[in-house]
Amino acid sequence: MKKRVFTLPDDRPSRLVVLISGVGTNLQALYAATTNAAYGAEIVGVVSDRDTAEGLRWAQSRGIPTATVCMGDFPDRESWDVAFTAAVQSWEPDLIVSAGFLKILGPKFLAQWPSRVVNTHNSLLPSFVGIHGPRDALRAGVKLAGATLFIVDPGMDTGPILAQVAVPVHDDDDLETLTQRIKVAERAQLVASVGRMVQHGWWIDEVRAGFESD
Ligand SMILES: Nc1nc2c(c(=O)[nH]1)N[C@@H](CN(C=O)c1ccc(C(=O)N[C@@H](CCC(=O)O)C(=O)O)cc1)CN2
Ligand SMILES: NCC(=O)N[C@@H]1O[C@H](COP(=O)([O-])[O-])[C@@H](O)[C@H]1O
Repeated sequence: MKKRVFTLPDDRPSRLVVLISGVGTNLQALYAATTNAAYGAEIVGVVSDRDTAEGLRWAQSRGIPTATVCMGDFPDRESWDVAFTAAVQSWEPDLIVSAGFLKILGPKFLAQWPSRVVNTHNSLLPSFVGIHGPRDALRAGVKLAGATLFIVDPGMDTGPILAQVAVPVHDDDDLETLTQRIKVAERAQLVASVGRMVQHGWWIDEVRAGFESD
């Protein structure tokens, strides 16, 4: 695949939709960044796969529109994919940020926004895919853990990597201390990276991705 470059309109704030399943601290960090007009983006919607996601309540308290599309309300994954895509499309996003979203995004969704869906994951990929990144890092005894921002593809945590940040694993870490150290670094990386995507653009080739420079 030839290198492809993506840029967003610079005559208006870019429209971000954020996908969550839980607390939403990444969402909160992104929102804080968007309150500065120079960041160049606004969060136009937050979507979850479960109505128990605490981040939904937080978004509503800030006046951000929210939607929930539960997989269990649909007969199969394919029809959920169609409904989930329609819910996100209703906000006409320029870029979609999956941040602690715990469902595999389907082919319909990814075809609607090719190379415009990013996911933040709490491990240094390709190590420790799935939903237990910090736990699996501790079990493996690694000395460095971290977070990865990547362009979502049909696989699980296999898309081209945009950015990575490493944190040390301390000898006395438990799951909570390591998880929180990763999350602090992860939030900073997410905010900086989405800012670069919005302001300068990004590129993707066969296996790699990166930011356009200013
Ligand atoms: N097509 C893709 N979708 C998503 C990716 C991705 O790389 N490609 N990353 C994620 C998030 N993710 C970890 O980063 C992840 C999400 C979901 C699962 C998973 O096994 N989900 C189960 C349900 C689990 C649950 O509901 O608690 C499922 O989908 O049946 C693993 C990893 C965002 N989506
Ligand atoms: N593989 C999915 C996964 O484990 N994602 C992780 O869930 C956390 C969500 O935190 P938040 O809800 O506070 O933003 C984040 O650390 C994210 O990497």
